[in-house]
Amino acid sequence: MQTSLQTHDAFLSSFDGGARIPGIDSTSLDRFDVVDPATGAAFTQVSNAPIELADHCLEVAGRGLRAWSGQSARARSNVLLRAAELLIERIEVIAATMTREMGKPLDESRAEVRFSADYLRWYSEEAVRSYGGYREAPAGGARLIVTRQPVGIALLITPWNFPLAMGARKAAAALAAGCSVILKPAEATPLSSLLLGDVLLEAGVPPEAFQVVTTSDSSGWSRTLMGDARLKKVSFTGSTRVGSMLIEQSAQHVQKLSLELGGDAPFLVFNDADLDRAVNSAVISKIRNGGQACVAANRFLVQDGIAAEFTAELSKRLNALTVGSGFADGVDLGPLISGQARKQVRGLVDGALELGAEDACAAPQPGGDGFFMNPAVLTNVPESATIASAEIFAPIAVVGTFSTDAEAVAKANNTPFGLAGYVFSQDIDRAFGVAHALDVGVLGINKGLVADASSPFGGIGYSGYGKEGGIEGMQDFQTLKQFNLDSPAATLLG
Ligand SMILES: O=CCCCC(=O)O
Repeated sequence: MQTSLQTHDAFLSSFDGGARIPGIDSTSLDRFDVVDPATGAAFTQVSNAPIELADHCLEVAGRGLRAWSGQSARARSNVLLRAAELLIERIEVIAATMTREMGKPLDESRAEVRFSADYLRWYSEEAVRSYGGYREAPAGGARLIVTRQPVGIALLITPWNFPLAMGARKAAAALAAGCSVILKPAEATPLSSLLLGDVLLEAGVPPEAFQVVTTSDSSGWSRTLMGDARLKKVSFTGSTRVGSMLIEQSAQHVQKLSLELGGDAPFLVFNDADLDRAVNSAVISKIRNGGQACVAANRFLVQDGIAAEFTAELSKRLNALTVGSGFADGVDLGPLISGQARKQVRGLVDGALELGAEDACAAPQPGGDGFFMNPAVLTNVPESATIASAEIFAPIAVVGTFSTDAEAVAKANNTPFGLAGYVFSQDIDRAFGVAHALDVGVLGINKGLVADASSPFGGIGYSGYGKEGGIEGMQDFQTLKQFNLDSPAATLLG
């Protein structure tokens, strides 16, 4: 642990932490603290870009758009592929940075670097397949050509929970489409985005086409940029509350939005499920990223015949996890992102316990300055408890039961959110039938991980709209243009 931390300290001493805005000397800007959630103490500072720079950023991004979209698709593809390679070459430094600013165990950070590189590689492959189409008017008299064009300057607003991957997957799609980008990372985790920016620029993205704005005034920056008609697209991952605000703000200049918002994922386990597989996947889905993921299982719903066994196994597995600094060997679970987050989750758990819920883990909560939290498995949670309808974002499992398939589906769909859902059954007809009936955008069938660079990821309802990943993710950064060519009736074909 000491070695990784010391190496990271040495790296930080030469890292400038400056916003990446061409034409601006970042050393002249004020700075804000970045806090290590494992210690609760600030460990470095980054530029606090003032919103007065918004006009400059848009002017720069306009030039970037012309420079980048003017390159051939093959040239853009090569740059993205090189960026994927560079991410992997720098995996240790980037992973350590992510662990430092966000808290997740080093192995999870490494996995996130690989996951991010997957998106860059995937979109390097898609950049050259931006196909349009050709049609002939059914009534005759017209030949129609449809092409795709970059939507324009795109603002990417990314969350703290996946500090690298959310920026990488948005940026890869936007850049493949030919857009220029202003990336605004979360205040808590700006460093991974700065490293992503360095990788993209070194790979060959023109600096004007990829700016990174680090700021402690997120809402001020998004309001100001969105108040300008030069901005054409916003891609946001974060809360439904902020997503709703962005929808309102986008109305003024009719900006295109992709919103990846909150989740309330049901995790359904049927009597005929493979118990080991269901429990393993439950641990992955709940514990990955410390439970701080929009796709994390938020409500375990287990059929009566298997519920006691599932709960006992899940509690045993969660109690055996090691909680500690993400840099320490053998750690499964790092700290939560902040003291405020931990206080809020503790309030949810205590509220449920006061209303009669039981904690099958019953682990004492850790002390110390870091924002650590032991897992809990809550059963008998009454509907009136706030945790029953909250997005928990912590290693806290809430387990309820159902009797029939219809009841499982009704309970699972009893939420305005619709991002991820999970179904565990060895009966393929049942698993697929139930999965079809769930009102969600992404499904795990007998597995607890759902995102893949090749496929569209995104939700419905309060979980937002727009897709990331797959060809659809790139199309979200494009507009369609139709060319209507006059085609007189007489033809040369006789
Ligand atoms: O918090 C939500 C981001 C999505 C993480 C994933 O791709 O699994």
